[in-house]
Amino acid sequence: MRVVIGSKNPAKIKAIETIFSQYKAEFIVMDIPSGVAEQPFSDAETIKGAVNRAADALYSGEGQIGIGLEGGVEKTENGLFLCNWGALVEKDEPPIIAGGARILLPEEVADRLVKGEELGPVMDDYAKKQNIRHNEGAIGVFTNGQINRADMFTHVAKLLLGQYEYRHVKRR
Ligand SMILES: O=P(O)(O)OP(=O)(O)OP(=O)(O)OC[C@H]1O[C@@H](n2cnc3c(O)ncnc32)[C@H](O)[C@@H]1O
Ligand SMILES: [Mg+2]
Repeated sequence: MRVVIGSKNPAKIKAIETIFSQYKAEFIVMDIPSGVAEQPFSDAETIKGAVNRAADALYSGEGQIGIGLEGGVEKTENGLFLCNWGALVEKDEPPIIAGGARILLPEEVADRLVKGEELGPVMDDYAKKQNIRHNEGAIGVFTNGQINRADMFTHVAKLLLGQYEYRHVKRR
């Protein structure tokens, strides 16, 4: 099984490799653009980014499976939630989609995003650290490390693989 991952972010790669290594999988890692804003601002836009990346990864990497993982935020009446979405695309099938855990962002961080900044650099500045998006992620910072970005994407990867299995088992 040739699995093409549409990102070079280590937190994303780790999650996919951990879960998909249950199969004899060959992993190809490619930096694929999401085709949406650098900072997606709704679930719909974030899903679109994940699906775009998965479809482009499948095509560009000539795999059996293309995977896209995308982070964004969703405005609600309770404030701005961190959201993450994953997509798995295979040839001639509709995309499989799964969402990750979500938490509310502190107002101080949310305000900066609303003003047009990106979460990655805002988090580094806020937490006085470097490259949080490649490591624990915002979710790791705000959950005191209980769930880091790779953990969160590992759950998304399981949701994707499980639905893929269900699709193929069901048709036997
Ligand atoms: O290389 P890619 O795959 O693009 O990885 P990325 O870290 O940029 O991640 P996304 O494009 O999926 O995320 C969209 C934006 O939100 C930021 N972001 C998302 N989740 C984050 C997190 O948990 N911690 C820090 N920044 C995050 C990210 O830096 C981007 O500005
Ligand atoms: Mg990005």
